[in-house]
Amino acid sequence: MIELRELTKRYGDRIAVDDLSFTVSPGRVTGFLGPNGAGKTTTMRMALGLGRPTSGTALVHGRPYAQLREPLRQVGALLEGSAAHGRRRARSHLLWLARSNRIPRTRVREVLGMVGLEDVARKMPQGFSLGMNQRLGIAAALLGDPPLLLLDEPVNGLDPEGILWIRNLMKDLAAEGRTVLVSSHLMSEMALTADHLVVIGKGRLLADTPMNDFIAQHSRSRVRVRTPEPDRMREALTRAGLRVSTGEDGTLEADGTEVSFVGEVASRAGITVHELSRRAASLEEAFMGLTGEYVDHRGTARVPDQAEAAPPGPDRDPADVRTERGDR
Ligand SMILES: Nc1ncnc2c1ncn2[C@@H]1O[C@H](COP(=O)(O)OP(=O)(O)OP(=O)(O)O)[C@@H](O)[C@H]1O
Repeated sequence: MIELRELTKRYGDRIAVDDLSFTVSPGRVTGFLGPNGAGKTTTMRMALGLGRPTSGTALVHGRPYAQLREPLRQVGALLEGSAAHGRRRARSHLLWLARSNRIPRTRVREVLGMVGLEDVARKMPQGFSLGMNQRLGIAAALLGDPPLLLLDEPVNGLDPEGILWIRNLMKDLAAEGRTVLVSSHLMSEMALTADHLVVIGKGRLLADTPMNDFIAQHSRSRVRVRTPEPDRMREALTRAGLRVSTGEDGTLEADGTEVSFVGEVASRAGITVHELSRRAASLEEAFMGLTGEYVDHRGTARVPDQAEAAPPGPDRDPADVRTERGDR
């Protein structure tokens, strides 16, 4: 278990982590999300005793990381950019780690097999691809068979097979009753892997909730309509107060409503409907809806789903959304 209590980290006058409190529980995969610069890595580093909090505490298994005996047996960690280890061969690197934590040598062969690096065990990580380095980092994290895993962007650099492998690995580890905290920017992947989410923005806690609740709370349901009379349908839906957009295939999408309501509007207007279906909200939409205002660096290219997902706020008129999407 990880417990963060009122954790704060300042760099000069910049607050990287701001009064953050949450608990990561065993038996499930907890996704740790936030826009770039939100403070995820800083938080994970403090949990691992790699950075001193300005105030507050970070406890693993009830105590500060620095007080853990043979920490690799208690916590396995993969931090961004920390997987590669310069001049030692992959196997020697793991043997060295194992020795310092009284882990039997046989475990090194085991974890190299688990991550699929047996063939290159005697090679220098310098020549490894990004994905191989990630696998080596994951091997190191698994070395002590720890009950707690903390993985910062573990799918970074992995190919589709590798992504599937790490997804199943994390799920299996959680199913064994371990605590798994994982950060990722790949929302579709996170949606398939995490049971629970902790979301931060500008160092502050924004959500600490089961995955399904998060998507339901922070996104709006949409209804897709296929009709031979799209202009009349659009007009009827707009008159009913709905925001309507047109998909690339010419279907209409009504925002923030239910199938039954759209069906009634069509029926009252006497419009033929060929398809009426609910479009499930995605984690990505929910994430952008919640964290939009916490983004530090934003590009200027149009992001259609974000425009659709952002709820009309006080400074955001539905008309703006239509204009951005090019529908008038
Ligand atoms: N050593 C440091 N010195 C000064 N500022 C830092 C330092 N480390 C992090 N920061 C700042 O703290 C904030 C949080 O950074 P952090 O790397 O923890 O965010 P993150 O959520 O992991 O971001 P990303 O998703 O981009 O990896 C950022 O504004 C970053 O610039």
